[in-house]
Formats: sequence, C-alpha cells, structure tokens
Amino acid sequence: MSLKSKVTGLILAGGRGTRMGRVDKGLQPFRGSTLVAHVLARLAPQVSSLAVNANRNLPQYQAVAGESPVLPDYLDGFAGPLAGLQVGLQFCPTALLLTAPCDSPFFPLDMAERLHAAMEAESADLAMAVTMERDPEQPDAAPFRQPHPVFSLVKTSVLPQLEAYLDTGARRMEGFYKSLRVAEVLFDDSAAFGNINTLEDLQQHERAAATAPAPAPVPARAHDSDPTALAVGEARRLICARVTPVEATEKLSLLNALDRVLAEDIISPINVPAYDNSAMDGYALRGADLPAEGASATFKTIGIAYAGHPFTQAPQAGECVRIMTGAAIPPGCDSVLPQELATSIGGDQITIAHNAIRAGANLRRAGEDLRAGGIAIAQGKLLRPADLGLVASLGIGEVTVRRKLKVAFFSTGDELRSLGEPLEDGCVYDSNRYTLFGMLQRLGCDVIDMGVVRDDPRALEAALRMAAKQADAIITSGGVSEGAADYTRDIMALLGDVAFWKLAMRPGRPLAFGKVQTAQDSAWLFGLPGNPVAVMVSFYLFARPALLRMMGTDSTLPTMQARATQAIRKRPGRTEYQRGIVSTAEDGTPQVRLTGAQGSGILSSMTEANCIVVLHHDQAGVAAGQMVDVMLFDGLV
Ligand SMILES: Nc1nc2c(c(=O)[nH]1)N[C@H]1C(S)=C(S)[C@@H](COP(=O)(O)OP(=O)(O)OC[C@H]3O[C@@H](n4cnc5c(N)ncnc54)[C@H](O)[C@@H]3O)O[C@H]1N2
Ligand code: MOO
Ligand SMILES: [Mg+2]
Repeated sequence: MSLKSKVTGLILAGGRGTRMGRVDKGLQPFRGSTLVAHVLARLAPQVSSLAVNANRNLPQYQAVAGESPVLPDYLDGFAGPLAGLQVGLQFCPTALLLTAPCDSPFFPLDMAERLHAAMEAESADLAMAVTMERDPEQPDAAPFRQPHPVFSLVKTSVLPQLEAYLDTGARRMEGFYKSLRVAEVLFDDSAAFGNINTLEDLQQHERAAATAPAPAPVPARAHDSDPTALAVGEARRLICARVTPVEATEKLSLLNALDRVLAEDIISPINVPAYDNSAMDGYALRGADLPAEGASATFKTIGIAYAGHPFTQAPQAGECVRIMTGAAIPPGCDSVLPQELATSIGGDQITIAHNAIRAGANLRRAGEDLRAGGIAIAQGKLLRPADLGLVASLGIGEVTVRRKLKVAFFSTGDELRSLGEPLEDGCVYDSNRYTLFGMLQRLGCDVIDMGVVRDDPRALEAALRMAAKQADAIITSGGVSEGAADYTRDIMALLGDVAFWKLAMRPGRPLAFGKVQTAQDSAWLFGLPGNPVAVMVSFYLFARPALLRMMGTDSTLPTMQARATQAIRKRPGRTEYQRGIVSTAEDGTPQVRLTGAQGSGILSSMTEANCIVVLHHDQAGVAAGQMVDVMLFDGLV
C-alpha cells in the first residue's frame, strides 16, 4: 500500500487572520490564484484525499476545494488550529492526517514521506516538522530549534485524546502535543516553512513574482461528443496567442545564417541588377532600327560587351554591339537579338528579318529584381539557401538574426530505460526522447537533453526547475493523462500556470500547456502525451507552431489532396491524424493509402509513412476513391 493512499491532507484556513487586518488569509490573491490554492496544489500530490478547515467565506473555499469538503470548526469562536485538527480528524477517511496552514505555500513536496519515516522509526503518534533558525537580531548567537506544529503528520487514532484535551478548555497545540509521542523531523530548508503573515509579506512575494504569467487559458470551446474536449485549432490558437518571440539577437556572417530567423528587414542598398543588362548572348541594338514589316535590316558590329567589361560607346543608326549574357547594355541600346535568330552573320555584318524580335526584348532592367531602398527580405524570414543568395546579391555579408531558441526536453515514467541499460520486465526503452531530439534539431533549436525523469515528485520538480533555468521552452512526454502513478501533472501544476487539456483529436488527446515559473526563471511548458505516435503528432500540431513563433517566424505545414485508395473509418467530432503513404497513381494523380495499424503506440507505422492523412473535426468516414487532405512529412522542417 502506498503512503499516499494512507494519508489525507488538511489545510488549516480557519484562523481570524489577525495579523493581516482580519482578512481571510487563504483567499488572498497569490501568483495568479490564491494562497489556499497554492497550498492545495502542494499538498495534493502527497495525499489521497483532502479537506479544508475554514470558518468564513465557505463558498469561496469550496470553489477551490472542488469535490473535497470544507469543514468549519465544531468549537465556537475561532478556537485555533486544534479546533481545525479536531474536525479534520473527525472527517479523516485514512489512518493518517497531514496538516498544512493556508498561508505557507512553499513546504516540501516530500513532507509526508519524511514525517512518515520518522513516525515509523520512533513509533510516534505524531511527526512534526522542525527547522534550525537564527535570531536576525543576533546573527552570531547559536541557532535554535523551531518547531512547526501546524506541519504535522498525525495518526487519526489520537482523536479521542484530542477531544479529551479540548474538553478541559485548553486550546494550545504545544500543550496537546505534550500528551503524545511526537517525532521531530529536522528539515534543512527553513524558508520552505515560511508563512505569509502580513499584507506586506504578501505584497513582497507578489512583487517577487511580478513576472508571473496570466493564469492558463480555460478551454473555451466544447464540442458535441465530449463537452470538455477542446478542438485542435482552438488549442493551437490559445497556445500561439500566449508565446512571444525571443528578443535577443546576434549578428552572423551569411555563411552561418542558414536556417536562422532574420531579426531585421534587409533593405537593399542597391538596385539589383544594378544596370540594364543582356539576358542573351547576341547583339544589342536600338529598337527603332528594327526592320519594318516585310523588310530585313543589316547592322554593323562596332564592338563587344562582355559581362564585367562594358562597351561604353553608343551605336549610331544601323550599328550594333556584340553582347554576352549579363553584360551591361551599351548606351542608346534597348533590345538584344539572340545570335541564333540572326538571318546571317558574316564578318562585322549581321542581317535581321522582320519579326525576329520586338523592340525592348531580352533586356534585364536595372532594379527589376530589387529596388534600392526597398525591403529585400522582411524580418521573420527563416533564411533558406535562396535567401542567403539574395542577401549576397546585395553585397551584404552579415545579417542580424534572433538568438537560437533553447529547448529542454525529458521523458517521464518509471517504466522507461535509457539506451545501454538492461530492459527489465515491464520496461520499455525510451524512444520519445530520440524522436523529440530529431524534431527539435530539425527546427533549428539548441536542444538540452535532460534524460529520463522518474515519476517522483522531487525528481520532477528538480527537473522542471533546472529546465526553466536553462531553456525558453520545456518539452516533456508522458504523465499528462490521468494515470495513478503520474506525479507529472501535480508537479507541473505546482510550478506554474499549466492547463491540462483533453483535445478532440486522435492521437494526442491529452496535452499540458502553460508557464513554469520559479523565483528567477520561467519557461513555456509543453507536456506531450507519452504514446510514441501521439508525442509526434502533438509536437507537430502544437509545439512546432509555438516554437516557431518564439523563434520569431511562422510556417504552416504544407498540405495537399490525394485520393484514398481504401475506405477509412472515422467518426465526426474529433480530428484524426492517420499515417499514410502518398504516391503517384498510374494516371499521374496523387493517391494515398494507410500504413496499417494506427494505434498510438505503433511507431513502426510512423516510420513507414511519408505523410499524415488529416480527417477533419466534422468529417465522417471516407469511401475508397474520395479525396482526403494529407500533410507531407518532407515539409516538416
Ligand atoms: N482513462 C484514460 N486513460 C488514458 C487516456 C484517457 O483519456 N483516459 N488517454 C490515453 C491517451 S489518448 C494517451 S495518449 C495516453 C497518454 O498518457 P500519458 O501522457 O499519461 O503517458 P504515460 O501514461 O506516461 O505513457 C503512455 C504510454 O506511452 C509509453 N511511453 C511513455 N513515455 C515513453 C517514452 N519516452 N518512450 C517510449 N514509450 C513511452 C508508456 O510506456 C505508455 O505505454 O494515456 C491514455 N490513457
Ligand atoms: O491520443 Mo492518445 O494520443 O492516442 O494514444
Ligand atoms: Mg499516464
């Protein structure tokens, strides 16, 4: 039996809030929600059920507590924490009760575990947190032991003793504890037990968290078959509306700028081409000299213009200049006759028939590619080979690009083994990290591989904190659905404003998105589902557009239509993404077939595929021969 299943959590929120001007402490706004909501989020991963002890504003507490009960004191007159403990023990459906006050939102995530270990070791009735403190007025004096009686793990069986103690009229926690076997557990992080006593404390904490994001968006659109599922487009819109491009930029030489995002418009300093030039090898002449209908004309060649070696003399009537492709058009000329269109060429004479060319033909005009002073490439462009060429054509050798996006990623799950480790029974090799690595690398991110993180609250919290410190975005896989051993959701919720969505799509139904926030750092979190195909589909649909936006650019996935060679089953009310192989039919038109089993754990059918067949939200099954939308893998950068 796990410890969690034996413990009920009790939040003590029944006080008068005397030091906060009698406001209801637990309901004070704190980091985007309320103090009590933060305490609840910290307690929830450690317990199997919860209750809140409160004596005022019960509906507001109930809204936070959800399905857990809100219990007012049985005793009258704000009798203090023991009165809360009494109703908590009366309610407690498990053998142990873990208490925490509503104004201490920082206590350790392994508090239940550590208190329990001491309770067992010392056969105690109650285990209580203790820290070592120093008197700020006398920093040189020896540290003293500070008990925290409101942070306790207590056996439910002490209730009769507590009621007997309360019957005497006594109300002090310390007094009651004297009648019990108490184990004291020393925690080394005293700040973790700090509470928020005054409005100034609260304001100070709020200022420290001034960069905290707006609360995670609430799914706005329900649909017919599952009223809580969010449509794909809506989820993508909500995500992309929140992220913003990284601001830092760097100057790079052109050869280092491939696949980077341009941060400033490139203004053309020159006309491209810089001068009128010939598009053909042939003869430059004046269009006015071309022969009239039914006639022919003979021209005398007076010189040669090579690319890079202009001929600067203007021909007179009946004269022309031999010219090579790219050479500047000599003064006075406005047309070029390609040499193969001359009727005859002999010595320095050429003959041209009527209709061989029109006046103005085969000229590349100055500035026809780019005008001096115009925007050659707008900021936000992901620089491709053609862009490098265009920039070079302007004589520009350096560009300003946005800094690379840093993306940390890790896999979660106790069943995962990394390459090189033996595969024990019930375990699988971690494949998602490799898929994610590939997809992130293709996007041009700086990747930070954080390995496999066990389903352990401390490890998950440490990993998320570390990731938020180093990266702009964090991508995790696994633990976002509703499995029993998954702490991922709790810890994500604890460290930030993270929304957990159920999406009207398949695969990729569960998704977590929000901001992980620590005292100094923050990062956008994409909690992708664990199934190996789901992780890829979710990445392409949600993480990719958001990461591109953070990189300062955007790009939609290319889709095309192809004829389904088989019937495909599908029910309306969710978008389905099926793996397919697109090819060219005998009649030259595109066709698509599915790669077989479409289970979201079947990665082999993903490697066989070269496209995803998109069956839209309202679409029903597809008959063989019908056209369907497909997303080509080759376009997925
Ligand atoms: N009762 C419900 N159960 C499930 C639901 C649901 O709505 N109600 N959703 C299902 C769907 S759809 C998906 S997708 C999965 C997502 O679950 P999690 O994100 O919690 O992922 P895990 O439970 O951790 O893992 C699911 C599956 O994937 C394997 N996995 C996880 N990580 C990796 C990895 N790095 N490499 C390879 N394989 C991995 C894991 O072993 C599990 O088999 O939940 C469904 N359940
Ligand atoms: O949607 Mo889950 O993503 O299919 O297996
Ligand atoms: Mg799960």
